[in-house]
Amino acid sequence: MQDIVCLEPGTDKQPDDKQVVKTPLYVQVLNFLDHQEWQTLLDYTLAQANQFVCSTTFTNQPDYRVSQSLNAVAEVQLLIVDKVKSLLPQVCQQLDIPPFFVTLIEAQITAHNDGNYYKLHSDNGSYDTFNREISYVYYFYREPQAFSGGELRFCVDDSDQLLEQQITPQQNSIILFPSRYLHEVLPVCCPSKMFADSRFTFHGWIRKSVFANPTNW
Ligand SMILES: O=C(O)CCC(=O)C(=O)O
Ligand SMILES: [Fe+2]
Repeated sequence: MQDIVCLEPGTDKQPDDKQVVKTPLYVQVLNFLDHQEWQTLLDYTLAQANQFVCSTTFTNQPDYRVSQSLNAVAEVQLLIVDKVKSLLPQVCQQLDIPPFFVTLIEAQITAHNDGNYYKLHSDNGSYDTFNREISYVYYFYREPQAFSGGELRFCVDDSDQLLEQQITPQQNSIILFPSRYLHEVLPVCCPSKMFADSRFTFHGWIRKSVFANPTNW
């Protein structure tokens, strides 16, 4: 039987009001977008409500992932992806990931509404996803917050112990973590069931080249 260790994050105040939270499992940046960028992303997401489709998984296991996703996010992609790129050196250093050549940064927007969840999975466990190295999840939602639950829960096997940690989705924050780590989204409670009240994420995966190992940041 493995020990379960619940990790307490430490924090680092930055000169601006960004705060970087450090744990062995993930990097979290609070106040990630400025207000105008956050508003642009929220407005875009709400305007695209009719374009969201049922989320899928590569294994197509029924009921494993219940939420709605938008795959065409090009119009707002730069808001997040450029900032994610600039975080990579720090993230790799903190998470002990050797620098790598980035081939692709995937992105999608997902809405978790009432009863939605994503069971325990890693983000690189199939032959189509094996070169995903780092996952990122940016959290945003309409104010006042009209959902509860939906914590991101890690359960990571670290040789002789299980590391467990739960993260509350926090307005305008981003989490980055190794794609191989097992994690899940706990069920969301959203009494109004309105799309606009969903737990929204702009999230994706940073893929590494399997042919070369230089850094291109
Ligand atoms: O929404 C989250 O907190 C995580 C989402 C996730 O794990 C995924 O889409 O692979
Ligand atoms: Fe995931």
